[in-house]
Amino acid sequence: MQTKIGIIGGSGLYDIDGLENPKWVNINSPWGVPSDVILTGELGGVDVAFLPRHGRGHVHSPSTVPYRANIDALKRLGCTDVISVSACGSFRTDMAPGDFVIVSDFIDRTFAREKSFFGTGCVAHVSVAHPVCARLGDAVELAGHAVGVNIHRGGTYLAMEGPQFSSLAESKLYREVWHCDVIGMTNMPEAKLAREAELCYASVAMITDYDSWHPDHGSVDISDIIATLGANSTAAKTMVADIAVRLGKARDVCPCGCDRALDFAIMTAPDARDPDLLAKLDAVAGRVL
Ligand SMILES: CSC[C@H]1O[C@H](OP(=O)(O)O)[C@H](O)[C@@H]1O
Ligand SMILES: Nc1ncnc2[nH]cnc12
Repeated sequence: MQTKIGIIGGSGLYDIDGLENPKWVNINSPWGVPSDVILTGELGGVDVAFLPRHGRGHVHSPSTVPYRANIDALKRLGCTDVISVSACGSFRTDMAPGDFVIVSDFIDRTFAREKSFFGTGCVAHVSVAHPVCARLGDAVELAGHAVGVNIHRGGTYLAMEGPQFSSLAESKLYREVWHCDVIGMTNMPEAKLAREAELCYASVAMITDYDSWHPDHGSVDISDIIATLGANSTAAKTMVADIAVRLGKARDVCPCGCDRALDFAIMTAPDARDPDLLAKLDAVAGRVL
């Protein structure tokens, strides 16, 4: 099996550099229209597919990003792995703006999004006890060190609905009571959907601010966020290229089991399954259907 890395670029990351044989491709998904056309090519000889999460020009809000169409489109293109790059706020003094965090867990507080490919006519329950792939995380960590960014391994990401930033009381709740490390608006349900699609998923969160809890930093200011994103986008792009080279062309089965998440997940009896839903699940769950 060959590696193909899906890269989902968040706020401030709408393209990637140094792609060999670049081609923008339109993918038709039964789950809707993806955020944008997808830029395919190779980085260091490894196949990659880049999708700007909000679309070029930042068209989609965190609530309207077509998460299912995006993950389905990457799976349909043959991706085996997904690296998500996101902006986030920090709840920790030792995780400062400009630092990168390899997310290890999530608290999902989003509520206005479609969160599963499955449902009436084909019910499935995958485990997200460990929602990110440790093997991919290892590659991201090494790449971060190679590129020279200040990168932290592990952190709990609070996924909020947005689009407004948190109130002070919310920020303090997430930090002081729930002990979250970073906050953003997009990694859920993206990570859950990647797991359902049996894609290895890692999230690199670029810290842009201290949310609203920090007494010395006031509330979140979008112009500061944009400035920090601008200063870090080159490092993020270089890191992505380094990750591709580290993962390499040849791919084994994932030791974490991400690529077999559906082995025992589907509950609906074969003769009770809805053929229309099964048809839509061809890419995501074709391996087990
Ligand atoms: C630009 S600040 C708020 C915005 O940025 C993050 O997006 P992404 O995760 O795609 O980088 C955050 O989640 C919000 O959507
Ligand atoms: N403080 C914050 N809250 C939610 N999403 C963010 N993205 C960047 N900073 C953020």
